Amino acid sequence: MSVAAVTTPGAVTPVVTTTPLLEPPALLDLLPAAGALSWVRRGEGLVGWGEAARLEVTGPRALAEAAAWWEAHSAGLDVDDRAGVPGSGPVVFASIAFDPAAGTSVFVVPEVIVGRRDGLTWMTTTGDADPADVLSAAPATAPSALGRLRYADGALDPASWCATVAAAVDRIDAGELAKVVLARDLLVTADAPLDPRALLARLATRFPDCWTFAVDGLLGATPELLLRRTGRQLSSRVLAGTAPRGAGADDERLAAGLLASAKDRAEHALAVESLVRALEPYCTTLTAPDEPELLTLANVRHLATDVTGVQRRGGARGSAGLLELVGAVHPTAAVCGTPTAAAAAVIGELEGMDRGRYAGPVGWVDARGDGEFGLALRCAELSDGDPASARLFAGCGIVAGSDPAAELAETQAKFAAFQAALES
Ligand SMILES: C=C(O[C@@H]1C=C(C(=O)O)C=C[C@H]1O)C(=O)O
Repeated sequence: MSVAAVTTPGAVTPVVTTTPLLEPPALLDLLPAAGALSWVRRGEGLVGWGEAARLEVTGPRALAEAAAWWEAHSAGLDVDDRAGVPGSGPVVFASIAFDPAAGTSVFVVPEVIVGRRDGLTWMTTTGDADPADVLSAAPATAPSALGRLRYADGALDPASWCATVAAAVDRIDAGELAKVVLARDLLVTADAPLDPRALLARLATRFPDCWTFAVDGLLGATPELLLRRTGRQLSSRVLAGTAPRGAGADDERLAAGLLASAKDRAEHALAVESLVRALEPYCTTLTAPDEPELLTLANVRHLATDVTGVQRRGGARGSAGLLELVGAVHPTAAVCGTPTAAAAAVIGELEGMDRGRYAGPVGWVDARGDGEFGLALRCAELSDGDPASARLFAGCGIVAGSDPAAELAETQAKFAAFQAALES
């Protein structure tokens, strides 16, 4: 049984207007402190604020219900879209639970969106707001300083988490499964409010190859693109297999070691295979290169494979929208494991925490069904209380031969992405 909670503050204004902007502002600089929505990479993407509509949904049919809600909502709008590109016109930002059947997925339709794509910048407003007035009003205040931080263990302390990794390796050796992704959380309290704008700006600067995202208090910079849909074109960037960064020649050695590592290549292949297997029925063509590439980030390096495909025409699979496609591919073995059901069961049994929206799909979809979803990684869930706090997440793929101490170090390197934004 699924539960859908819809809140629409006031009456939905049926007029949505997209206007090109001739003097393009920096997207992240526009965001207000409260309710920031973001999906930005290298200065392009979308930011939004305000809430024209919102859906929170849980249950086995959560994504189907959300897709139906978005279709009905966007069909009821009177749209004047003078940009006509993916991301213009009505857009909903989404942050989907790792397990949408059990966790809450959040969908937010902003009152104002500013987007940029291939050098074209636009603003989409709900109601009769004048873009010039909206721009001159934003932002109301500069990002505030983040203050002093205190860290505490999340669900498991490092030693207990290493013991769960060892237990998972035993299950893999016993033939129960081939791979499982185990995550841990880290708690932070701060003596001043955690201003999402300061965090997003630092993440975007330090991780230019990642998508800097924010939806309903979940913020991060993810390197992993679960699925992009532009017309019938589909693309994905699958990551799995990670090495730390080193200094000087050591960095080169670590990079070469990652490319040559049979363990990491096998772990990576499972993630690519899981995406391809789930997407294939929807596609006329689907291409994945034989060899992974290296993706180098400030804190870690990954094996990466860019998969591209063309969605078939006609039939139920031809008419599947992006949310349905996301539901079909998630969770890949990049964040769950192989086989999926066995890995999900081991995660539930061993991880000892609720992932919430961590490692779930995060992104946006427009009224044409174009959009982009990443995986919510290298992220934290912010809480406004007094003191302000955040819960950081990081996980690693565990396969035969995984060493608990090395996996713990990998989670620390992954936490460091968000920690650098908190501490710099
Ligand atoms: C699970 C995370 O990352 C995933 C796991 C990876 C791995 O195990 O090598 C690499 C990239 C992501 O697919 C995370 O960052 O929390």
